[in-house]
This record gives sequence, structure tokens and C-alpha cells, in this order.
Amino acid sequence: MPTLTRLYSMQEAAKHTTREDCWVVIDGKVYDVTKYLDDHPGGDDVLISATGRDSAEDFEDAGHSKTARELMKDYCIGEIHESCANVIPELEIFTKEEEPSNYTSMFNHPTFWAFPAAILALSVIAAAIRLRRG
Ligand code: HEM
Repeated sequence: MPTLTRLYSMQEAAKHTTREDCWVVIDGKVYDVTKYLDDHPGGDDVLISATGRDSAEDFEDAGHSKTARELMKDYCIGEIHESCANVIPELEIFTKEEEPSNYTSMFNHPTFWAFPAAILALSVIAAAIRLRRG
């Protein structure tokens, strides 16, 4: 049966870096190990210093047993997801800075003056025709 996984950004996971609130990220999975700090055979310091990043490499370097890998499932609270903008390209449009424009205001834009200029030109032509006809 499919299960719902809670998704966190790395920024969110990296906020939990204390003894009272300690999350570690291992291979893209987020673990709340606050309650496990005192029981961790490798010590609490090692877990606290593993916060704020994906510590998969350190976890592997410690050579964790199969039992440890089974145990960690109990502390899994979700997974890391990269910015939604990377997944849904359309969202990226709104995160991009606006292209710098050469026109400092709408008055400097050529099309702003095109319509009044055309009317003025037509009026001048109409007046000239009237004058010629007398
Ligand atoms: C939910 C996460 C974790 C769990 C459940 C866990 C569990 C365990 C367990 C059960 C052991 C005893 C040895 C074994 O059975 O493999 C252990 C040892 C150890 N762990 Fe973890 N661990 C976790 C995360 C981490 C992380 C993120 C690091 C390092 C960044 C780490 C570093 C160590 C070290 C250095 C030892 C000591 C090994 C020794 O003294 O021989 N652990 N861990």
C-alpha cells in the first residue's frame, strides 16, 4: 500500500541542529533523532555535528550495521525535495529576476507615442487639404 511521505526542503531540515531538536539527513531521507541522541552508540555529538547537510558519507564511513539501518527507520520523518521550481519549470518563471528594460518608463516606449503621432499627422494633412481647397 502506498504511504504518504512528508517532504522538506534542505533549508527546513537544516533548522533543527540542537540537542532539543535534532534532525539528520541521510541519503535524502530526514530523521528526527532528538529522542535517540542519548542512546546513539556513536555519541550525541556526532549526530549534532551531522545536521544541516546530507551526512550519508559520514554515516557510511561509520560502517553502520544492518541493525542500525533497521533502527533508523523508526526515526524517519520524511524526505528532502529540491525546490519545486526544478520540478515544475513553469514555476521558475516567477523566481527569475525581470529582464532589465531599456525603457525607464512607459513614456520612453516608442509605441506609447505612435498613436497620438499618427492622429497629429492626419490632422495636419486634413488641415492642409482644407486650406488648399480654400
Ligand atoms: C537515524 C540515524 C542513526 C542511527 C539509527 C544510528 C545507529 C547507530 C548504531 C545502532 C550504532 C552501533 C553500531 C552499529 O550497530 O552499526 C551506531 C554507531 C555509530 N554511529 Fe550511528 N546512527 C545514526 C546516524 C549516524 C550518523 C548521521 C553518524 C555520523 C555522521 C553516525 C555515526 C556513528 C558512529 C561514529 C558510530 C560509532 C561506531 C563505533 O564506535 O564503533 N551515526 N549508530
